Amino acid sequence: MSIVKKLDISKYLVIGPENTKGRPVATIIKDAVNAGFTCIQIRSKVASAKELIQLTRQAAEAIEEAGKSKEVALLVNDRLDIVLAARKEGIKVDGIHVGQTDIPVDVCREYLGEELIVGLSARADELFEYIKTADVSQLDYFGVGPLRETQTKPDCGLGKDGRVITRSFDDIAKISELSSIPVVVGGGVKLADIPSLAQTGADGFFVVSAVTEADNPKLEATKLVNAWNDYKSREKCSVN
Ligand SMILES: Cc1ncc(COP(=O)(O)OP(=O)(O)O)c(N)n1
Ligand SMILES: Cc1nc(C(=O)O)sc1CCOP(=O)(O)O
Ligand SMILES: [Mg+2]
Repeated sequence: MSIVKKLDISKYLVIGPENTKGRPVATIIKDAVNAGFTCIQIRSKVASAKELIQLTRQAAEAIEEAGKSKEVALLVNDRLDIVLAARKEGIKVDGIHVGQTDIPVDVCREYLGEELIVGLSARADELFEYIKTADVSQLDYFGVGPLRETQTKPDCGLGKDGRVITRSFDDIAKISELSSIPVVVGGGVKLADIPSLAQTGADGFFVVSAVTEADNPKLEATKLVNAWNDYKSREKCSVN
């Protein structure tokens, strides 16, 4: 089965060398995947193309070493050229995440085909209307945020007036209900937010600093995974 058919964005790590306090990106990815993270995105605004390909290779190897290549998707942020170059080199990369001002979704789909993953950040302004009316035919999921302002991406959620629009848990619940494709929520997400986020009906959470800046990334990743899974298994029990 292709990875897109069993895409799991419930516990999603976004990571680049600028986030790790000098520690190897691949080691933190391996820790996160062993802890139960289900999706990894390589995101760097400073790495060269060569460095990004190398990071993608190391990430794919880390996922392979954890024995999770068939279930944990590896995506690259922004850079269709890197996805294509990496795949040409035989690296197992599964798709791309783009934003509203990045390379268009239809171009990504044209080059990546039906079997790879294309994720898109939802618009910051008029979000509810956007989620209701956007063409999602070429998309696998929406990234939505931020829950809070964050130093990791100070320009996230900018509205037309230049101010950051944050999302309440109620907003996220509404978005999750309106969206016809899965929704993953991030931006300032910390361990204490996971139970409330899990209750919104969102399909998952994404984090950078909660894991990449932790003194012990594996321990923090495990706590985040357990918090999400605990809520979801209790929810399942109460339904049955
Ligand atoms: C899962 C996920 N959601 C949102 C984003 C943000 O993407 P974008 O708006 O393109 O901003 P940059 O990450 O490129 O700065 C994301 N990367 N991942
Ligand atoms: C990559 C990204 N996108 C966001 C959005 O709101 O679209 S927030 C963000 C960074 C999230 O980092 P942290 O977990 O350290 O707050
Ligand atoms: Mg982008």
